[in-house]
Amino acid sequence: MQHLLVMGVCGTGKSTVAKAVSDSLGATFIEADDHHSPEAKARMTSGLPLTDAHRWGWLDRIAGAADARPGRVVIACSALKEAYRERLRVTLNPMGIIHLYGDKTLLAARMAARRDHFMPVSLLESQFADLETPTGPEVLALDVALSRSDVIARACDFSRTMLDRA
Ligand SMILES: Nc1ncnc2c1ncn2[C@@H]1O[C@H](COP(=O)(O)OP(=O)(O)O)[C@@H](O)[C@H]1O
Ligand SMILES: O=C(O)[C@H](O)[C@@H](O)[C@H](O)[C@H](O)COP(=O)(O)O
Repeated sequence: MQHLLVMGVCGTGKSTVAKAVSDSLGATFIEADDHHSPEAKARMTSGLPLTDAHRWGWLDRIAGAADARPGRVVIACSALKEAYRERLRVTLNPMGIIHLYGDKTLLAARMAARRDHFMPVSLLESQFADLETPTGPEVLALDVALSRSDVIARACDFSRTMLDRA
């Protein structure tokens, strides 16, 4: 397996964890936020959630970017619905999944403390509404109430196991 997705609603630590895992494993890090159109970012900044129609092209750009890189790739992407993960799997198959989850109040506090980010805390509600929890042997669910170092250590252990698989 060469591809790992770190997913979850906003503020769960996807970027933080995916970057740390990719550094630790010598993998390429892909940040889904870098693949949004300026219009999509402006929409979110104004407090409006994305719809499926906004997300298909975005997911295809992310999958294309990951597929273009040789070797191991770790992707930080919300990928909230099963259909979005299926869309990534059209290109990236097999794909391990780390699902970061947490309490809404905790995540709101972490988002509020984040500086210079386009995603407003108000979009947390629609993120939770869209979330479809992933299941299956390729999924690790991690509660982000754990310390940053614990979350990263568990994510790294799982990633090593998954990426060592054929
Ligand atoms: N386990 C953790 N404990 C405490 N703070 C964390 C943890 N993981 C991430 N953070 C912080 O929470 C905020 C949100 O993390 P971020 O990686 O931007 O999330 P996402 O990419 O899912 O929106 C950041 O300020 C980050 O430094
Ligand atoms: O860092 C964050 O706050 C999130 O990653 C955030 O940027 C968002 O989740 C998506 O990029 C938007 O797309 P979705 O509405 O599909 O989550």
